[in-house]
Amino acid sequence: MNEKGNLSINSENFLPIIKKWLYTDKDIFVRELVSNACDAVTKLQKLVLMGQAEVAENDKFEIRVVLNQDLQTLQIIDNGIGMTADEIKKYINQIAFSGATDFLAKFQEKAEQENEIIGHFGLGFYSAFMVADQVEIDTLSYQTGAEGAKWICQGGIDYEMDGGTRETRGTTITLHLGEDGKEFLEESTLYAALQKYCSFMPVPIFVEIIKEPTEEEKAAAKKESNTLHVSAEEAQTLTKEDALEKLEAKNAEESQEPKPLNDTTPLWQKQPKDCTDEEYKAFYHKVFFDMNDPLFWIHLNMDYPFRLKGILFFPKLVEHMDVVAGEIKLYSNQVYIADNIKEVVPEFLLLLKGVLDCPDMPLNVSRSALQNDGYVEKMNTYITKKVADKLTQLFKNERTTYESFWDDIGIFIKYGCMREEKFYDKVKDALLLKTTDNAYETLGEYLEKNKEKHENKLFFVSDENLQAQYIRLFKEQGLEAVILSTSIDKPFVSFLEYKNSGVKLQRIDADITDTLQKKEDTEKSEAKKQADEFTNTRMETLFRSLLHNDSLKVTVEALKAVNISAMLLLSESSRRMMEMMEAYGNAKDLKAMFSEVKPEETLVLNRSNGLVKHLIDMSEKEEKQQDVETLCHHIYDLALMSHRSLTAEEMTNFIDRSNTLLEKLAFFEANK
Ligand SMILES: Nc1ncnc2c1ncn2[C@@H]1O[C@H](COP(=O)(O)OP(=O)(O)OP(=O)(O)O)[C@@H](O)[C@H]1O
Repeated sequence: MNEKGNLSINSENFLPIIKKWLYTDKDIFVRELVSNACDAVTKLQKLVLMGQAEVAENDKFEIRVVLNQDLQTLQIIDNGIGMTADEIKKYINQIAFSGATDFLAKFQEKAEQENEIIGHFGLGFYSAFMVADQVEIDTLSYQTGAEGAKWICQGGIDYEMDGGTRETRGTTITLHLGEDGKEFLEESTLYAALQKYCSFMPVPIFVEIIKEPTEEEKAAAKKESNTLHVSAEEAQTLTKEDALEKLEAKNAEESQEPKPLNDTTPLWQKQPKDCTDEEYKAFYHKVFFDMNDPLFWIHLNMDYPFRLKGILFFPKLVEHMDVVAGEIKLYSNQVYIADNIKEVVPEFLLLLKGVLDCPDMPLNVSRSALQNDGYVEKMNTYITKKVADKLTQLFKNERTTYESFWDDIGIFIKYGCMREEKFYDKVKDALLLKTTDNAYETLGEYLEKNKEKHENKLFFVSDENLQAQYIRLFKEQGLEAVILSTSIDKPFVSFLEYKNSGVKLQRIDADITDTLQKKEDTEKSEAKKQADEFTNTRMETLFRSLLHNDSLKVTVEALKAVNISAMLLLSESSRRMMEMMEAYGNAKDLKAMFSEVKPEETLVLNRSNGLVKHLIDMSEKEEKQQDVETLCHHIYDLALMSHRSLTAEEMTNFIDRSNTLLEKLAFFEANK
């Protein structure tokens, strides 16, 4: 050994902090060491391009990751630039410590802040000590006449340096996995980490697992190499010669050159014009494990004023799923950094799936600082514009296709509009509303089409099943409403109103418009008016006392639809108030403040309906009181069902009553 040293400058706090720092993401050492190996190769490739280094013509650049389960070592071997002994001293011994000091200062400052973006303090190499008790560097620089160098360090404290053993250019990092790194002796754990961080690194990575096979494994392997698997059908016609030929072909295929673990030229690095739809789809399936095809995608490709490449996919929604879980993977020069970093990617984009490669991203700063970073801001603006451009372009040029996507992309666009003013401004004219006639219209188109019937008013349905009766009524009268039934639509309704002053949005059951009433009703005589007034009051008194609900309003109207007995109307303002209270369900003060607020309900009895006509007549007869009561409860429940599901008690009563009424009917029919 020609040199010994001690790395203890900060060792009392240096290593424990690295361990704590990396604790949640222990596998990050894989990223750090393999990306160092990649850097070593790309640096050499650059030197070769500049004519400052030479490599043999058939030299293949590669990285090997060798796990020796018997020796409990993990090696990362590259044939890149290598290091001289002086470079080890400079980059590993010294730089690390200036990096470490810097890191310690920053770490202590933010000791309480979890989830800092880690790495990039010039400390990546030392993450090896997260999992290894001893780390060795065995390296030979590319420079002609260079001498090999070896560095061995125990526990991140004492190091020794000596001549290296490598005969070819490059670096071998050997980790002697300790107690903390035992899990990486498992092939599957190692593969998972490699796949997570290295799937798109720019240098081919080959993995080798070394383990002395047991006698049984040896026997099984031998047997397998002599075995040909064929179908029963095939076996009947297979000759001995054919079988031998097939076996040879099978063994030759198995001993073929191994395939790298990674894709060194991921799709996002290519020019959009050179990528086919099939390639985009295949990339999407592979990276996001989604069997469905994406609806469409946006290939981002920017070199100036900043570099940003990536692909954003609009996924198909999983049926009946209201909440969309997106996945945006962030890379820096093809090295995976993290998923869904909301400080970096505009938040609403997190509903999409995609990859973003930002080589200039300042990842050495904390997440909170990233939010105010000019680079991030510019990047956000660029991405937002690209997404909005794609949407408006689809809307203008391929309206039918765009409409067919709407059910899937609508949630994303609405959310984006509410989160990002700039996005709303760009896409507002391409915002679609699905109507009860299954058409897709913009707000402008809807208002224009319906301006004769109800000017500046938009009717919407929040639950197609519950409000089926109102929808039918609307349709019968040639009216249309739009469907705003997902959870995002509640705030979206208010948002639309806020953005389009003068336009009122009203739930379909909030009011019955003039168009739903019979014409003659609006032109009735004075005497008739008085009689109606009287019936109204009588009915209101009756229902209020039976239902024990003093605030219930009851009116008797002649609706055009004869088959509807009654409808419950819930005023738009009081319903919104109730929804707001629900949304703030946990805020006790608010609840107390509004506890007195009762929903303003109006029961509209349809005078054109036979049942209601009979009820009104019967209510004047003393002896029919019992039946009148039953009918009132029943009519009210029928109307209530279009608003909400009945409670268990209400449902039991409803069923009992239905049975009684049907029994009466059967009795009546039987004795006719
Ligand atoms: N496999 C390698 N081949 C050649 N040089 C290497 C290799 N691994 C590390 N080095 C040298 O050691 C230096 C320190 O590596 P380290 O991973 O600690 O920091 P870094 O790569 O500079 O920054 P980061 O923290 O972002 O990884 C590197 O900059 C490089 O010069």
